[in-house]
Amino acid sequence: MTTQLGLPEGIQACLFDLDGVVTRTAVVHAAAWKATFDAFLRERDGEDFRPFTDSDYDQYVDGRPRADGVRSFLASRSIELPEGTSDDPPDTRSVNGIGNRKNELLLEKIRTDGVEPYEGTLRYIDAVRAAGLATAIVSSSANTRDVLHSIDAERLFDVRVDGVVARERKLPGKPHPDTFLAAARDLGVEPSHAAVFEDALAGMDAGRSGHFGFVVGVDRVGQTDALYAHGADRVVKDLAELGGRA
Ligand SMILES: O=P(O)(O)OC[C@H]1O[C@@H](O)[C@H](O)[C@@H](O)[C@@H]1O
Repeated sequence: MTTQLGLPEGIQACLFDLDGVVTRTAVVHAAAWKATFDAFLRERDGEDFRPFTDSDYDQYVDGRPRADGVRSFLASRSIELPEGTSDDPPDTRSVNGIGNRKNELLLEKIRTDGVEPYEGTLRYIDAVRAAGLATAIVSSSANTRDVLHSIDAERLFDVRVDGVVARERKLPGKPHPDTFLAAARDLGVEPSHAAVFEDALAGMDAGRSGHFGFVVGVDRVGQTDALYAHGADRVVKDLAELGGRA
């Protein structure tokens, strides 16, 4: 049985990823990562370096906390760097240095171009709230508050579990389910009564291993099959496809 929101009966809460689900910022992250890793690899290996690809981004970086993304991509190329510290300057050859460089590029781009929401998602969230369901934003990004603030969308979520909260509460990030589970707990809803909305493969893995009631894969870049393979119950290109007119 499916409700007007396109969800199974009994779902009481909706847990939304941010980048690529609520805002058009997934591509901004991906571009900042590519520029950062390509510069690092070029400096290390010379002009015939093997560039960072879209598939590297999807497999190793998308959806994960910043430092985990750096570690996981470097490991895929058998590169190990010291951790460094969170205040490493952006040109430091360390996990934190690379993460800081990427964050500088990301913020520069966001400052110049601004943040655009997906209107289909905003309308869907309005419908979800009008139907009396609870909402949470669950993102690995430590920039979540600023990004939401820039589109005046903080008020749409009852609970926020982002990169900053995860660090404070020592929650392992996606692909582990802990951040989604914490959001459901904060809302007082069992995971089996919560739906997850994600565009990243790491987010699908989190949805599956957390045994959530429903997992919606949001395909913005043509990876429908991979989203299903990683545990989506349904894949849509835009949340408007689920229905839910407010
Ligand atoms: O670097 P931030 O803003 O803390 O974001 C961490 C991660 O957040 C995720 O939402 C993005 O998919 C990743 O690309 C990003 O690396």
